[in-house]
Amino acid sequence: MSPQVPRVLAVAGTDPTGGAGQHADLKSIAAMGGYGMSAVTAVVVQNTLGVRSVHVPPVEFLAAQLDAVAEDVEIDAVKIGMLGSVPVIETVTRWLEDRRPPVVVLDPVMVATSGGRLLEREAEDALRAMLGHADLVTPNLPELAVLAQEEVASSWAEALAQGHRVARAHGTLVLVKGGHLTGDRTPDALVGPDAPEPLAAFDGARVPTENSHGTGCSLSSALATLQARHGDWAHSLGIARAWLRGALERSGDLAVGHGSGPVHHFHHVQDALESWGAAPARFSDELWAASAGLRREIEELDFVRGLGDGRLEPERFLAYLDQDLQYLDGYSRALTLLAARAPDERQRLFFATGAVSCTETESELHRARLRHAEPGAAGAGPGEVTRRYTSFLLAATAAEPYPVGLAAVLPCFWVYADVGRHLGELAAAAGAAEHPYADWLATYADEGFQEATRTARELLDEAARGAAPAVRERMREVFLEACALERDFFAAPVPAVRLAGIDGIE
Ligand SMILES: Nc1ncnc2c1ncn2[C@@H]1O[C@H](COP(=O)(O)OP(=O)(O)O)[C@@H](O)[C@H]1O
Ligand SMILES: Cc1ncc(COP(=O)(O)OP(=O)(O)O)c(N)n1
Repeated sequence: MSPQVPRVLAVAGTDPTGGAGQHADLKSIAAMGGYGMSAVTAVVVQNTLGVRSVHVPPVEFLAAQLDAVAEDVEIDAVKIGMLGSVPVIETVTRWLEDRRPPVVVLDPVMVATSGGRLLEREAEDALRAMLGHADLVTPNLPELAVLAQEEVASSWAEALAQGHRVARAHGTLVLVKGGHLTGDRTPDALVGPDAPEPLAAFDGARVPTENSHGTGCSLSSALATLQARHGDWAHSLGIARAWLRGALERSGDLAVGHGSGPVHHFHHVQDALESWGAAPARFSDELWAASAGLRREIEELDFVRGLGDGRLEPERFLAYLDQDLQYLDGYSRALTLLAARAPDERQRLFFATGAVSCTETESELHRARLRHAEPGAAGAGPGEVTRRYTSFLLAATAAEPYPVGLAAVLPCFWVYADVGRHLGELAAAAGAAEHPYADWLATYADEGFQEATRTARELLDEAARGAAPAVRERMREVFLEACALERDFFAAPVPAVRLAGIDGIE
């Protein structure tokens, strides 16, 4: 019978910053509903920036750890990660021969993505010889090439064929992973020894993040846990991928390290914690969570991707700026209306200052790019979405209760700050030095803008605390409508503008 809470042993190296190795394994096992245990193969001095040094304790000590666990606990699955050297590989192999648990997943760790070697080169033969002891091997593409003793696959089709050769040579299942492919997809497939066609294949859009430290460790230990529970590799992989995607998407919630940060293993527990009162629920957090789908749609727009990686055509960028300049004119009026209706001096000053900054600082930035004095000077008046968005803002700030007006203007701060953070990541990945929009993107990362966003959120939470339920409901509707308008604004077709003479356009 499948255990309710699988007991899973991670045999792996350490990462004192907790993102990879057995620390990632233990978190992933727990996140998948298992009970995690660990035996240390190597003590690694590393952080999110790279590996500094490796200490391998005497192998007798490792054997004693493995025996201590096996003599006391029924092990449902083992995940094997960093082994490092031939004596360690031999020790773990002997243990598997004596006490093999029902599920064995081997992640053939060789080199950290940050560059440090985690397997001695002379241990590669021994690692290959061990593959037959595993039910599933989970190499990344460079590791797969070493196992196959071939060049690194440069396409997904080549990777699948290589995975099949390794599976056939060692009589094991291979998980071929697309994380190291270039491109915006991350396919994964299970390939067996019997046929070249994958037994199961998954595909998905690459999550645009630098925080991928420990993804391989996390996926393999999640798979070991799920397989012990379900006994079906394809089903287990489907669950593990969905969870890992969330962990990559929410990695930005963690503020760990200055390099490639860890994934958020317990992103799915955050909501439960809040419902137990572990964190005071903020109304703005509720609104933010409700807008997740719209924000994802924004991140996937061609315009946003092109702006981030710098491939957006200058004509489209300038036409967008021209519309944004006209939008800022309306937005500034909406902030002025809110300032006039604000219940106290602090709020009045905040919105009045925001209105001035919109008209002076931000609009000026746009004008400098457009080299035009007036909104609409590029030849097109406000487009359909610009008109709809500004009318919506003016109606909400002039005619609805003050907290509702606040909810209408907040997405322009918050969604912009968030898209700006996302664009900054895309720009960094694309090489910010030659990025044509780097200076413009930097304005969104500006600490003054982030600070204004935090204040606007606080004011909204304050207003929500004193608001009647019907007003809070209206705040929610209006916030989501404004987020949808943000999306439509980024997605709006380029109006037929007269761009000749604008900076950068012949
Ligand atoms: N940016 C990303 N977006 C979505 N999935 C990713 C991303 N990076 C890695 N993955 C997934 O994480 C898992 C581990 O990937 P990979 O990077 O190939 O392994 P490793 O961490 O061992 O180098 C795979 O399922 C891969 O598809
Ligand atoms: C101790 C230890 N084991 C494995 C790794 C490599 O982790 P992995 O999940 O393959 O991902 P990257 O961090 O290399 O992207 C490690 N760093 N430390």
